[in-house]
Amino acid sequence: MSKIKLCGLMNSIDAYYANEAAPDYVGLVFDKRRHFISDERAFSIRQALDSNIPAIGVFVNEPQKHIINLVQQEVIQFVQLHGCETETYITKLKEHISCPIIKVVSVKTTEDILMMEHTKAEYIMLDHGIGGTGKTFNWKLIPAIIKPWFLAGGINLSNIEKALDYHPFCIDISSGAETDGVKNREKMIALVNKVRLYNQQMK
Ligand SMILES: O=C(O)c1ccccc1NCC(=O)[C@H](O)[C@H](O)COP(=O)(O)O
Repeated sequence: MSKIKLCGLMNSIDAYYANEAAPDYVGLVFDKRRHFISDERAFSIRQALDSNIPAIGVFVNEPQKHIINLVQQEVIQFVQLHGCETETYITKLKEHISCPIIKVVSVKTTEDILMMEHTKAEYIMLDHGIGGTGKTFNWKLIPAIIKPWFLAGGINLSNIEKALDYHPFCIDISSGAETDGVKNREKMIALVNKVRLYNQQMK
């Protein structure tokens, strides 16, 4: 039974679409790239979001004070580390926050994934490149993984069933839920429905 995260919400309208689609998680990106949002914007998205949908804060080599502050203000309920954060960084962060941490692996080889299995983070995420690229990595590289794992990178309405066949803990989608770089209500709803239907058929 896989879950679904819709990442890169940028405004309250995206939050209302998410409330309708009802994914298991949404993602808010605090790295200054395409989906960057300010803390103030994140706060207003959190307020617009259904309280049952946890928000995952996405960070790239971020000073820990910023992450801790967002967790303490209850803007985010999970932390996703999408940069070169070390185990020392994760250990230190865990001294200050108790919410779950996802460490991302940019997959080029099976060894990349196996090495990350021993992380102190609660989850790992397998992704293509720097994140938010809309491109897939070679899923045939995925080994048997003990830690719960997210599958990300280039998943969309046409390949989501194939992605689900790998039985990740959670599917993560950003670009595939957009049209012309903007979140698309119909795609968001259709993606969540596909995951729910797949899960039903697996029972
Ligand atoms: O989406 C971004 O702008 C982003 C920027 C910097 C680091 C990570 C980023 N996204 C992280 C995600 O969790 C995306 O959902 C994931 O990479 C999949 O993206 P996509 O291939 O576009 O579905």
